[in-house]
Amino acid sequence: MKKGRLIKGIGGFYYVDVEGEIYECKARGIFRQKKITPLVGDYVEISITDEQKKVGVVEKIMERSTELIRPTVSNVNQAVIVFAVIQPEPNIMLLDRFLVLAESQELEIVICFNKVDLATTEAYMPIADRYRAVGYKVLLTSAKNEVSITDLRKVLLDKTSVFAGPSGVGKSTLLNKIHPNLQLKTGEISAKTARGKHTTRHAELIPIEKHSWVVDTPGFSALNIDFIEEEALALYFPEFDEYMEECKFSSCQHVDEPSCGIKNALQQNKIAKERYHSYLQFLQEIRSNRRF
Ligand SMILES: Nc1nc2c(ncn2[C@@H]2O[C@H](COP(=O)(O)OP(=O)(O)OP(=O)(O)O)[C@@H](O)[C@H]2O)c(=O)[nH]1
Ligand SMILES: [Zn+2]
Repeated sequence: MKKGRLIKGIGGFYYVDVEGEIYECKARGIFRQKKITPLVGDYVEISITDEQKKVGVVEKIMERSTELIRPTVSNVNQAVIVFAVIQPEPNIMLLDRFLVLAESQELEIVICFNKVDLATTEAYMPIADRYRAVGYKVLLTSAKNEVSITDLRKVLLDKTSVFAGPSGVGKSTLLNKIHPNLQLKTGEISAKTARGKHTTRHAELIPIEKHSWVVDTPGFSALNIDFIEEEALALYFPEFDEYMEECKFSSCQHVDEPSCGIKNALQQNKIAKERYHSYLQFLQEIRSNRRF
């Protein structure tokens, strides 16, 4: 038996990375009987049927720590959320939406503001600082001029990361810089559309280094947050944490309740008004989708 990581699945075959060697595996019939489907990202045990041909059988699937949907990948533990400082102009509420999604999946989070070659420091520092103040790790990169690519590579070490962010911000370009063998298609919007909207491509894990992988397709393409409970939303704004204890009511949702720690902190500029604004917007969305 060997331990490995399932990095790709095609037509009933599973490709398992065992310390850098890839084995083509079938899954034991028992999985099908039990209606268990091996997922890309699974840590597995395989038995080798032919060492020379690198062929084996998936015998055991280890318990999954997380399971992302769209793309369906297990055991992802980090989200790298990419926005451009300009072109396209960062949509702050959309960034907060990505953050809430990543927080709700209990992922570690890195924010990457890309295309710094196109703007002045004065233009993007305030936003970077705002998210650093929340406590997030923020990288300022230029995929084009190779700025802070080493830092990006460093945060990927010993993690399984999914890149997320809107179209055109440079996710593929960054991944190609990190791992030149990747050759992900960049900026070919017309070609992508030609492939058809409904073509589902299965995600793959790309080994970056030993014990470091990235998912080859961006995560969180569905930006719906209405599965989140109203009461849980504030927990996904990490900077709210210390002030929530000061709310008079334990059920406080920080909207118009009296003696609210969050609103006090907001008045004292300890919480950014843009972040609170996103919170209110998301809360409203969740409430309006609430089913009785
Ligand atoms: N100036 C500049 N252009 C960049 C940078 N990174 C990417 N680009 C360009 O921005 C465009 C979009 O880059 P992509 O890597 O395709 O963006 P993406 O986020 O993968 O986009 P989708 O695949 O649509 O999600 C391309 O024309 C890139 O060459 C950068 O750091 N600076
Ligand atoms: Zn409150």
